Amino acid sequence: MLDHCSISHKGGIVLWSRSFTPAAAQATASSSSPVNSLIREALIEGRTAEDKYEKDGYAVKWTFVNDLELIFVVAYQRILQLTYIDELLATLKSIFVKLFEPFLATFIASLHAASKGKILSTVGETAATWDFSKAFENWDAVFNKILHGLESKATQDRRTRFKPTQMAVEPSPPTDDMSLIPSESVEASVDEEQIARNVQALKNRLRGRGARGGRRGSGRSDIGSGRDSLPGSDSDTPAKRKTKSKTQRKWGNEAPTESDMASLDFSYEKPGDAVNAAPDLNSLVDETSLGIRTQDGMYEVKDWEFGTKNSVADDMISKALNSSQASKPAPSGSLGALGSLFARITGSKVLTEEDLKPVLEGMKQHLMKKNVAKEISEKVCEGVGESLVGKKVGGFQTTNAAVRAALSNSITRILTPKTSTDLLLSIRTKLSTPLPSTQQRMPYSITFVGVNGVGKSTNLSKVCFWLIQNGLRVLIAACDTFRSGAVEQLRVHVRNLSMLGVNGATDSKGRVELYEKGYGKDAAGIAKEAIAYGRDNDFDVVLIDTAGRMQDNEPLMRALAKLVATNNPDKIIFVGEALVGNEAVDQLTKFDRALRDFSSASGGNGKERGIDGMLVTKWDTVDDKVGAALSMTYVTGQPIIFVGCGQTYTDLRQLRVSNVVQAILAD
Ligand SMILES: Nc1nc2c(ncn2[C@@H]2O[C@H](COP(=O)(O)OP(=O)(O)OP(=O)(O)O)[C@@H](O)[C@H]2O)c(=O)[nH]1
Repeated sequence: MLDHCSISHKGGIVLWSRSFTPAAAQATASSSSPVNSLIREALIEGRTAEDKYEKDGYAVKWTFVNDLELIFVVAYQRILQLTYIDELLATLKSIFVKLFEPFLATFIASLHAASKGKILSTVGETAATWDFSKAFENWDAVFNKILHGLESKATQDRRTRFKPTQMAVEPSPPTDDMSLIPSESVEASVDEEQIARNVQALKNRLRGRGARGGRRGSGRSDIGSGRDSLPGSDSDTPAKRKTKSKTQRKWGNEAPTESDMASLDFSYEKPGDAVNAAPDLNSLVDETSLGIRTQDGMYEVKDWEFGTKNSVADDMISKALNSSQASKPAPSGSLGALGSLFARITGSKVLTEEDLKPVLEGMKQHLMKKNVAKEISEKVCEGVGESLVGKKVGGFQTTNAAVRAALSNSITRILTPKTSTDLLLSIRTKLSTPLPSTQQRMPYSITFVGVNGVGKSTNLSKVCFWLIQNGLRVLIAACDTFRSGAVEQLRVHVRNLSMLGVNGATDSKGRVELYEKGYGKDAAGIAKEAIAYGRDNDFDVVLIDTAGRMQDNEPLMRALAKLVATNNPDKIIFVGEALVGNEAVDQLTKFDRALRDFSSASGGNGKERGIDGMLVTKWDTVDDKVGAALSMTYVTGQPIIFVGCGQTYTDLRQLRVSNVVQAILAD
């Protein structure tokens, strides 16, 4: 039995939904529901290459209608082997689109018109003015009929499977049985002739689909014809209707004016058309963090900017940053060599998989050249392809812009943080939360993990500098009890940091301290003692340095998970190099998996803990080959909190998504 079904706009607006069990209704309402997780993890992050998603005992499947920007989703218990799900999605898609196409087209056009001004709230307000329950009031009955038809067909199939002699002579009824469409319940508003045409077309399509295989395509092109097929609201008999000209239902309060129509016409490309431009998501990044010091005297981490020079006068860094490639922005409206690949598709047509194949292959190679892991390049390109198949394009310019915009959108979605990257806010919130008088305030703790030599200690020190500049007292816990010199390295950093002063003043004494217990001891125990010391001595933050380890070294991964389970740090930051290519996927997947598996088994509160965010180091050495950022965020779904771009304490930056997208797209 199905648990949930919904039809949404890709932007997240739910047009229609139905939950079949109280548990599913409750789960769907919560942000952790499988459907919500699907939309967040699969769609917003651009993981559209897969068509199934499993979470918390649920399986979720979906299908798109690209040109109407719709997504049909069904959720059911994973344990149930529901054989009719693909057919259900295909049938729902075909019939829903056919019945409501004019309404949907007007609705999508109004969203586009609202989003042209790039005012996101306007889009929300626009959506709120539409009464979906009224518009789709007949859909419930149609849906029931379709679902019940397929469920009974599946039951019958199951029965016939156990009757081998009958199977040969009694083929199960086709899913496009006429009875899928209700007669009486929608009679009042659905044109029977049109339904008959739809059903016939659907029959043809489903037969054809069986022969062709595959599930891609708009699912609309071969069904019936004409936009005037929207069911009218009168209940006339077919005979009466012949004498009466059919009037189109109007979905707005007023007739659209000429200028309304012009603004809704997306059939050709206009200068500055937002549809063709990469979305301006700059507003999602903290605009105030561009300078070193804010008005209230606080120190802020600057954003990394593509093609700009760092503060480090390092030969290698200067060379990298001054190279013509790094300072050359991507030519607007084109992608250079990548653009020439797009030029292979020309003419006005509906894009097919075959059209896109060579372009996507070129795109994959381009991403790999930018250091995106092979596996991720493939998945991103598959997702881009999925989003374009079935879209209409009107000529070279439009196709080029459509492919570029789709790739840009996909990368932007993946990179855009889904959780807050405002570490200071998170720390201050914890520190200012009132506690019962019997409870002592715990410091905010951050654990830095990663493979050997990636820059954990160096960048932990940069974070420490930033925290003390923001007026916080920081204790560094030397929990790398393995590599010789690791404790001494931190000792030097702490000495330097305590001499640097706070906001230009020299009263920094006591703002930073090292908690060390030498080598060979249990790192989890030292971290525990350090946090207790921090609590007793009024430290605001404890930064826990850990020994580098290879992701395949199970004993060391277990030891790290034990440290995490014992101390339950507020943040676990994975430190990884920007230089890493395909290795990024392996490192992150295994660190995250090992932490989750072993930490829940290692005691503590028994809760699974994975990586909360990333710090990407040696950013200054990769020029514009910043693809590791994309691989890392794709694998974990977690944000890049900082990038390290040099070897001094101020060489810490925040990631500005638009800059990274620009660098990845640049030729
Ligand atoms: N260019 C550049 N070098 C960096 C950056 N971050 C760290 N490094 C250098 O990378 C090297 C290794 O840094 P560490 O901090 O010792 O690395 P680690 O991960 O703590 O090493 P282990 O404890 O052995 O795992 C040092 O030479 C750092 O100066 C960065 O952002 N840019």
